[in-house]
Amino acid sequence: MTTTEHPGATAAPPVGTTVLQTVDVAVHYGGIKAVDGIDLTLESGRILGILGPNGSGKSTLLGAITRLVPLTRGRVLLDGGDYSRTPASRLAHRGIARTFQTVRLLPDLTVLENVQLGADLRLDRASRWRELVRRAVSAPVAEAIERTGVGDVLDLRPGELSYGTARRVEIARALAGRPRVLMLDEPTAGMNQPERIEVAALLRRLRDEGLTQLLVEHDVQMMVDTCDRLLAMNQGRHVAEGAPGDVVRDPTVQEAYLGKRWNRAADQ
Ligand SMILES: Nc1ncnc2c1ncn2[C@@H]1O[C@H](COP(=O)(O)OP(=O)(O)OP(=O)(O)O)[C@@H](O)[C@H]1O
Repeated sequence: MTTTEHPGATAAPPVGTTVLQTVDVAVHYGGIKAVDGIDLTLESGRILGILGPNGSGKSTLLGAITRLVPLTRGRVLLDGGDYSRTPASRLAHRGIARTFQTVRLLPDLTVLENVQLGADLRLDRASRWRELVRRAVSAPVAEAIERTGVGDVLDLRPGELSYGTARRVEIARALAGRPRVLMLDEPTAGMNQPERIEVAALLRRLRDEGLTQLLVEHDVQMMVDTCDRLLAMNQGRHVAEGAPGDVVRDPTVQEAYLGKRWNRAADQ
C-alpha cells in the first residue's frame, strides 16, 4: 500500500493536562431532562468512561460534547476555549473524532473509502482536493486499518460485513483523522467476546500512546479494565465519579442501576 504523510497530526500535551471540559451542561427535550447539569473533565492521555443505565443521558451528553445536540444550558470547553457555538463539522479540524451507537458507515463506499473519509474530514478544502486527485492511501489511514485489523475487508461494502467488523471499521475511520480526542459510543456493542477484548486492548494501547478518550459502554467489566476514571449518570445527572473500582462499588451506583450482576467488576 502506497502511503503519504498526513498534514493534520498534532503532538499530545503532557498526560493529565485538561483537554476538554463540560460546565453545567444540560440538554432538555421539553419536560425530559436528558442531561441535567453535568461537569466533566477529560484529561490528556487518559480514558474517562461514562456509565449509566439505558436512558440515563450518556449518548445525549456525547452529542452535546460533539455539538450534534444543542445545549439547553452550560458550556463546553476545548483547551480552555468555549466551543459551545462551534459547528460539529469544525470539530474534526480541532482533533475530535467520534463513533456512534449505531453503525454509520456510508453503504455505497468500500471499507477503504469509508476509512479514508475519516482522514479527509481533517483536511481543509484545498488539501481535500489534492488528496482526491492523488488518492494514495495516507499513512494514518494505513495505520488505522492495521490497528483495527480490517485490512482483509478493504474492498467490501458495509452491508457485506459482520456487525462487529463494521464497528471496527468505524473505529478505523475515527482513527484515520489522527484525532487527539476520541469519543466512542458503545464501541463493542454487537461484538463477540474475543472482539470486545481486542477492542479494549486497542483502546488501552491508544491511551498509552497519548490518545485522550471518552468511552460510553454498557460492559462494566470492560469499563473497569479499560478506563482511568468513571463518571456514573442516572436520569441525566451525575451520581458518582472516581477510580473505576470505587465507582462500581459505590452504593448509589449499585442501587441505581448496576445491581448484583456487576459484583464481579466491583470485586476486582
Ligand atoms: N431527540 C430526543 N427527543 C426527545 N427525547 C430524547 C431525544 N434523545 C434522547 N431523548 C431522551 O433522553 C433520555 C436520555 O437518552 P440517551 O439516549 O441519551 O440515554 P443513554 O444513556 O445513552 O441510553 P442508552 O444506554 O439506551 O443508549 C431518554 O429518556 C431518551 O428517551
